[in-house]
Amino acid sequence: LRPCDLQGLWRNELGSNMTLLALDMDGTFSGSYHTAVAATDKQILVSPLQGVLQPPGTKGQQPTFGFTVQWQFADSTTVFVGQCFVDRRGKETLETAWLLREGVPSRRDVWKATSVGTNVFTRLPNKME
Ligand SMILES: O=C1C=CC(=NNc2ccccc2C(=O)O)C=C1
Repeated sequence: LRPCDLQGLWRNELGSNMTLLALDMDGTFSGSYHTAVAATDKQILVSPLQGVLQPPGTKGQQPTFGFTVQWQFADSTTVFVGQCFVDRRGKETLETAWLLREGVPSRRDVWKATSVGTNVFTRLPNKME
């Protein structure tokens, strides 16, 4: 199975950048997310994320992962689930689906609290290389 290393700098099709740090022994990881799109009058801050990656499976496929972004500029949270894929040229992509939960003032507004979508992340060459 071609290895897919989550660690490093990734960008999604919105232009948001995400840095994933080294995995801990138990598959947990952390990182930071710099959004390119969140509509907010406040200056965009980098937001922390925490995630978990499954251990290698027995079916010769890439393991699944999930992570949560704690947006620092809004009362909202995004959770991503996904899997990494490596093409025959070795190009890695993170195919993800996400749920964005925005805080609402009352249960009457919960119907509009959750958005869903997909994002594909591709690796940005890191400066060290
Ligand atoms: O309060 C908010 C409002 C919009 C946001 N959009 N960013 C996203 C939401 C889902 C998936 C990716 C992103 C992104 O910024 O890349 C984030 C926080």
